[in-house]
Order: sequence, then C-alpha cells, then structure tokens
Amino acid sequence: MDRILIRGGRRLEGRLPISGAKNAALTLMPCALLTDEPLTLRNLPRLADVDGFGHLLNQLGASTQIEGTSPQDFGRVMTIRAGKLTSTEAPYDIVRKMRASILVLGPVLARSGEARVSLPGGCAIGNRPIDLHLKALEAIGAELEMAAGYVRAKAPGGRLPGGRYRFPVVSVGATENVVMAAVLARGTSVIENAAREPEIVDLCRCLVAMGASIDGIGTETLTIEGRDKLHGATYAVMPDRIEAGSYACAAAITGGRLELVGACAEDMGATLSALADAGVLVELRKGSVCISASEPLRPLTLSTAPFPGFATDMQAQFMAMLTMAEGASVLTETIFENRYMHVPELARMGADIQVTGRTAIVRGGTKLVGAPVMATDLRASMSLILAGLAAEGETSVARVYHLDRGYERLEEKLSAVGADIERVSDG
Ligand SMILES: CC(=O)N[C@H]1[C@@H](OP(=O)(O)OP(=O)(O)OC[C@H]2O[C@@H](n3ccc(=O)[nH]c3=O)[C@H](O)[C@@H]2O)O[C@H](CO)[C@@H](O)[C@@H]1O
Ligand SMILES: C=C(OP(=O)(O)O)C(=O)O
Repeated sequence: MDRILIRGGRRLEGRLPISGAKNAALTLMPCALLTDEPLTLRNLPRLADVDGFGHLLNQLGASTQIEGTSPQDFGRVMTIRAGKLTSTEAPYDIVRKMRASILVLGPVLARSGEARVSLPGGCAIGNRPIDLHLKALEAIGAELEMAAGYVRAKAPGGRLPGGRYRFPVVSVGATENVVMAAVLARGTSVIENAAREPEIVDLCRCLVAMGASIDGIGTETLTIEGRDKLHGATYAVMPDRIEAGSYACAAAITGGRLELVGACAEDMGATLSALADAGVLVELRKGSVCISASEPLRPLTLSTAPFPGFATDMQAQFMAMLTMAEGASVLTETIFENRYMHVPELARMGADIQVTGRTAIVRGGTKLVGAPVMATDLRASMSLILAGLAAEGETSVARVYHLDRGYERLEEKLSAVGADIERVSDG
C-alpha cells in the first residue's frame, strides 16, 4: 500500500496548476447518457473517481475514449459515446466504492424509461441517505420500488412527465439527479430550493450546450422544459475550487506564497474571505489567485453551509491551518454528522482540538510534530498532508487512495513548489 511521506517545515512558493473539479466531472460524465451523440469533456482531472465513473459508464454500454494528452499534462480529454445503453443497472460493487454512482439514476431513467441502481449506504463522513434524490424523481413522475438493496425506477409510458419539487433541505447530488432526469421529460419541471453550488451551474451549462432548456441557472429555482432529444457537445470541466482552497491553506500554513493558476475566485468567495479574515493576503489576478502569508494567522469562527456559504469540503483543511493561528478558532460542521475523523489524527501530531457535538474548538499555536497518521476520507487526508507540511520532522500519511480520489498528482504539484514530499510503496 502507498503512503505519502512529508518532511515538514518548508515554505512553499511558486505557481501551482489547478485541475478540473472532481465534483463537476462526476456530474458531467453521466450527462453523456442523455444522448446518442458523443459528449467530449475537456480538463477532466486524472483521478480514481473519474476512472471509476468511466468504468460504470462502460458497464451501461457507453464507450469512453481518452484523446491525445501526454502523461505530463494535467487533465485529459475524454469522449463518451452512449449510442445505445446496453444495461440500465448500476451494480452494488461499483456504487459502494463510489457514492457519486447514484448520479446515473436520473439520466438512465430519462433516456431508457427505467433504471435499477444499488443504494449507496453510508460512508465515513456520515449517513448520507438518498431519500431526496428519490422524492425529487418521484415528483417529476418516476415510479419507484425498493428491493434487495436496489432502487428500481420507471417512467410511466417510457417518459417522465415532469413536475414540481421543493427540496426541504439543499442537496447537491439530488439537485443534479433531478435536473438530469428533467431535461428529457415530456413537460416542464420546476425545482425549488435547488443547490446553487458552482458544480450545479457547470452541469446546467453543459446540459444547455447539449440542447437542454434550463432557466434560473445559479439560482435556487430551476425551470426545465423537457426536450425530445439532446445532442452531443464539447465542454470544459470547471476548475476545482476545493483543490484550489486546499492549496491556498498549504500556502498559509507554511507561511508561503502560491499562485493558484486556473483557480476561479468567483467560485471560492467564502474560502477566500475566510483566508483574508485569518490575515492571509489574497490577490485576484486574471486567470489565477495568489495567496501569501506574511503575518501570524488569526483565529476564525466558521460554520459550514451550502453555497455560497463556507463549504464542508474545506472544513478539515481549515482546521489544520487554524492549528497555527494565534488563539482559539470555533468550527461548526452543519452538513455531515461525522466529519471530524481527522481530529484524533491531528491531535497525534500535537494539535489541541476539542469536539463537542457539531462544534470543534481549535486552540492554535501548539507545535505540530510529524507522526504516522491515516484518515478515513478524502478531505480529512488532505488536512493531514497540510499538517505534515507545517510539522517538524517526518509525517507519513497512510491510505493514499483517499487522496487519489480527489487530488490530481498531489505530491508532484507540492514538490514543484518546494515541499519535501514523496509517495512510497510498502509493496
Ligand atoms: C460528488 C459530490 O459532488 N460530492 C459533494 C456533494 O455530496 P452530496 O451530493 O452527497 O451532498 P448533499 O448536498 O446531497 O448532502 C447535503 C446534506 O443532505 C443530506 N441528504 C442528501 C441527500 C438526500 O437524499 N438526503 C439527505 O438527507 C446529506 O446527508 C447531507 O447531510 O455535496 C456535498 C455538500 O456540498 C459535498 O461535501 C460533496 O463533496
Ligand atoms: C465528500 C466528498 O466527495 P464524495 O461526495 O464523492 O464522497 C468530497 O469531495 O469532499
């Protein structure tokens, strides 16, 4: 099994390229199932989750072809052709490894009139039910049946009629699923209290490029007029705002200066203003965001929230960064009930963090010391990388497969800006 070894204490400086967004890629790829023409996605990150999703598309009968990008390039171009779906089933074996597989439910149902998808179950960060995906699909006309750990969905007469649904709480994935189903419905659908995350905007723009009719993109009410058919398109995946935010924390925690090339400041509002509140200098440039830390970090009070609030996917990285602040920070996790799995590992490196319910108090200013650590999810693993960059001595982060889900060539990007970091294989 691979580990990442970091010898900490080096100031990071330089230009660091930002990859295409994992969470956008995972909702753009299933869009290909909505048409018999090719969908070409550019700037697709090289990540385990993208490969996994490609495998799922193959199982459904779509072909995935990677076009001439050299191994040195970040990102890839992939053309997905779903001329005919040969299966309407997403099996347990794939869904259990990658929750985002649930995102084929809406498009397969819309295209084929039926779909059978394994229920994903919980994961390390929480319970993560899919009831809202199902309620939203039902509201636009799907008939659902649950049996043997699977959901079977049918469209009466082979095509969803469309309908109106108001989400009781904001859900990114459920918004994506219902939007992808509604674009091929017979009638109009109105989705209220829709998620407004930039990845939803990216999804809607790609669907519009494929011929869909969607009004209210980027707002909480989406009005979708179903089309008989969508066509192929070429679309570039948006930059990863969570990857960019993570590397911004890397600059801050090492007292360094990084130019995040390709980062989109507009998508990163809450992260950038939290960094500025912590005393980090944020400069917006054309095509990049420059992050420099020149003064001691100030403590913060932050609560996670749906976009445009502070992203839950940035909580663990900020927690690592705030162990360096002068004073006590208060972080509250409101989205997932079990997203503090990094706390005991950070504590093993010397951090002083106390969790009570959904709130964590981080008393900054303690010295971090390298240690062997491991995490149970992607962003928790990144928080340990950040702590390792700032710690004295050597940190070894196990379970690298979590990081490979969401950070394209992490060790390469970090060593290019001065980190002493390598991947080692224990065989
Ligand atoms: C692949 C992807 O894009 N993943 C992101 C997506 O996850 P995901 O789409 O799973 O997250 P949701 O926005 O759906 O979850 C938000 C909250 O709603 C709850 N919920 C969700 C659906 C449902 O049917 N019932 C229900 O109760 C969840 O348990 C959670 O408490 O958005 C999250 C919140 O920004 C991010 O952390 C994830 O990185
Ligand atoms: C929670 C995340 O992803 P997923 O929904 O794919 O588990 C994440 O990207 O931080």
